[in-house]
Amino acid sequence: MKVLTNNKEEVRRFVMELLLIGIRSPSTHHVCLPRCCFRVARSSRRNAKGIFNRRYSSLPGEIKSLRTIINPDISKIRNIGIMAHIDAGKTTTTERMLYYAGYTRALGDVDDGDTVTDFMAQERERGITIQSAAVTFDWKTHRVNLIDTPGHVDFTVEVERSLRVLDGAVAVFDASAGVEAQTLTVWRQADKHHVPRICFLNKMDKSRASFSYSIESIKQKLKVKPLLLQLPIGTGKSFNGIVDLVTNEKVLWHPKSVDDDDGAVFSRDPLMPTEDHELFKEAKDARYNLIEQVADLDDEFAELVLETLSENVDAVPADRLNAAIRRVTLAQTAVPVLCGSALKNKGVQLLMDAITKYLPAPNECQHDFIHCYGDDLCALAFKVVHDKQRGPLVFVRIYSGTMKPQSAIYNVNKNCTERMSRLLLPFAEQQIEISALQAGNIALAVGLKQTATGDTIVSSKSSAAAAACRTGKKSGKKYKEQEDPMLAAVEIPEPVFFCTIEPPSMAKQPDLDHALTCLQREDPSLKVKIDPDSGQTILCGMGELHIEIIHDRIKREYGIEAYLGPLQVAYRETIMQSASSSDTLDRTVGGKRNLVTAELSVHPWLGEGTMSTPLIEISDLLIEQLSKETLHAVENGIQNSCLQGPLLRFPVQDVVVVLQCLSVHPGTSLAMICACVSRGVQKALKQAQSQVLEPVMSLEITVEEDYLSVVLADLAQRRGSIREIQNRQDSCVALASVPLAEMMSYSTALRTLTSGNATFTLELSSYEAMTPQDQKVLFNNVMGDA
Ligand SMILES: Nc1nc2c(ncn2[C@@H]2O[C@H](COP(=O)(O)OP(=O)(O)OP(=O)(O)O)[C@@H](O)[C@H]2O)c(=O)[nH]1
Repeated sequence: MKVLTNNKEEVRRFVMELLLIGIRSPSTHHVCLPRCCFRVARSSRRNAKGIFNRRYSSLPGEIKSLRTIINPDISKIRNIGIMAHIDAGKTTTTERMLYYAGYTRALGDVDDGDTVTDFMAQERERGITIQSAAVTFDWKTHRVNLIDTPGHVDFTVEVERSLRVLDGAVAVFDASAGVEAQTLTVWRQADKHHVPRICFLNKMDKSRASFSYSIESIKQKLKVKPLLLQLPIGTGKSFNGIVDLVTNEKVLWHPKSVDDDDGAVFSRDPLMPTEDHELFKEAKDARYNLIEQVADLDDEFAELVLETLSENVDAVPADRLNAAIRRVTLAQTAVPVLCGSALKNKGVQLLMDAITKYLPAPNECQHDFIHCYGDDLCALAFKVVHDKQRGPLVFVRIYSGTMKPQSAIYNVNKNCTERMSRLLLPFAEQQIEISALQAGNIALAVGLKQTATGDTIVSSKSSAAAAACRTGKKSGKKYKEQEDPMLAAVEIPEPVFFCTIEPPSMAKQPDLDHALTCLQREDPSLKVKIDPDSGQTILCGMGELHIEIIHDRIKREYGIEAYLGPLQVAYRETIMQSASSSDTLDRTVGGKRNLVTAELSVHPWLGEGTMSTPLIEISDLLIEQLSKETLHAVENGIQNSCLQGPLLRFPVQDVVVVLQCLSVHPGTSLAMICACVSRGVQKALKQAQSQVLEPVMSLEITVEEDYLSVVLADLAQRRGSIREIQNRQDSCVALASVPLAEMMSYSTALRTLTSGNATFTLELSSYEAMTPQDQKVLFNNVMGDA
């Protein structure tokens, strides 16, 4: 982008035009407040204030966002995510960051439904994050690309795919609760992607907030070494500042007036022993501990302390300590911990400083395959959203090279070339058009019709081939065996719920199919299948809320009043013993004889973990005798036969299929081979003592002590087993395992039982064998419905 004027008015007009190109027209559909999800109070706290009345400083009157369109030096970029348990305060913290960075002129409030990042109508109404939103802002010479991720367990795939493209993350905690269930899940996801983290203990203003309790729970539950960089000043309502242990300064927030306390004004003064002796002593000890801890983890810093400063540890310069904390954070041997209150506007500026100081720049992270592309373009599509006017918008993380609009790109996964019309910089629901963007950035590509979440985008097919060659050379493989030069995509967990979905009339079926295709491209955790017997469309999702939101989106965004059948649990089947079978298919079609005989056996999988698709074993001798196409048809036949088990037609898991013999008459079609093998496997499965497996959930309920016994009694009725009961500040936390089938509409039940004094999270733990009695009940139910 070129800005060829110094005239401020012209620049303003120009920015206005750019923003107008990018502004997505908000949905104008009006709907009743939907059923509540797991939280009770939030939506009722919503006030009548309009949700589209936010003021963006990038609109006329400000030129701040112009800075965001200039390509910064890669060392100044921070691609970070903000992640936590539901309700910890991620969106509120993000709002404050945008405000202090000068990108919004009013402080958005989740409870008023007017935050920048929660821009979907459902997010604003329910006060929860559903989609991760990317925002870009500059902070003290750094460019921050920040992704606000959802906390609700039904949307963990959103977190997963965001983490895939991030270089660092901020984990936000509710300081009155410490580490909660979903924090553990997202923490493990971040571990998997080796993402360096900073912890932010939010909600320090709450009366139950406890700095020490939260630190202890980070140590115990996350099994990491917290580096305390700050101490809170005051507790609960009187929390008004922080001791910065790195600089040894007292940071205090001063309200401008009683009505205007945006937290923008704060003082920083050296901590003096004369002012507050207790605090001074506490901070001195804490700083000493910090220095000792960092020295233990970083040799360079240890040398400095031992050789030059051992006599006077207090004199350790802040910049040297900061540099060592950065190294430790990047090495992931410890995690810096900061605190504050996003809602009360305290501590967020220091968190922003910490993001730029301690989290890595893109060029400090190791990403697979990047070296093979050199200076050529290599990017990963990590999210797709459908815009009515502009079609699919693809969020990409650029790993190498430069991305330009009006250019062709090659999609390695789809093996196709596509044309990108425009390139945008995302700012929540707004975007700014840009002429080029370099490695390290996150951008939004317009015009890509084939690209889906998880696809690798490069400049051309020849560039991908050259990268494949380099990958092959590096790993010493022969050309034919080279790995695809693709970035690892996101792992999608299997859905646990399903239901039928029907259009209001047959004429609307194509529209519904289109809506489902678009939604699936956006959300890979949504699966759509056709029931082979009834021909009905089946929607499979990660939870009740997930399916409810999809249903709602079909109505609002695509204008289709689709009907959902009752929500059903996605059971599985497995086998308890081995069995063999032989099948012959002899059919003449169009004068051509198709004759095939398959001999095979099925066995229970006894290895570790779950095998959701069958493990196929074929002897080397047989592989040599069969053509590649025949082997492919065999594989398809085996996979197809395991899609519906012999008991209740649920998918079969943990099965090994051994093909012993396959004789094929010349001229037999591949479809006949596939059908014969499939029939053979089904025959064998029928004899192998099948068993239904049901999803068992890990349940965490936080409840006031007075209601604990009633909650536990109810869980017993639901076939639940209590694993542990913990005390957390003034409440209890019950950890239990409960079959998913017993948890339908649990939020309503729990609300009634506890008068709204409990919250819970639910996560898939495992698939477990049902008892014969439970299996019989299920059998009767399913057969009764059929
Ligand atoms: N007392 C207090 N409340 C806060 C603070 N930060 C956020 N909240 C409140 O906590 C609730 C949840 O805040 P959000 O910012 O939506 O939390 P979130 O983590 O983004 O929530 P999800 O995205 O839905 O998981 C809202 O009612 C906020 O007003 C804080 O510092 N102190």
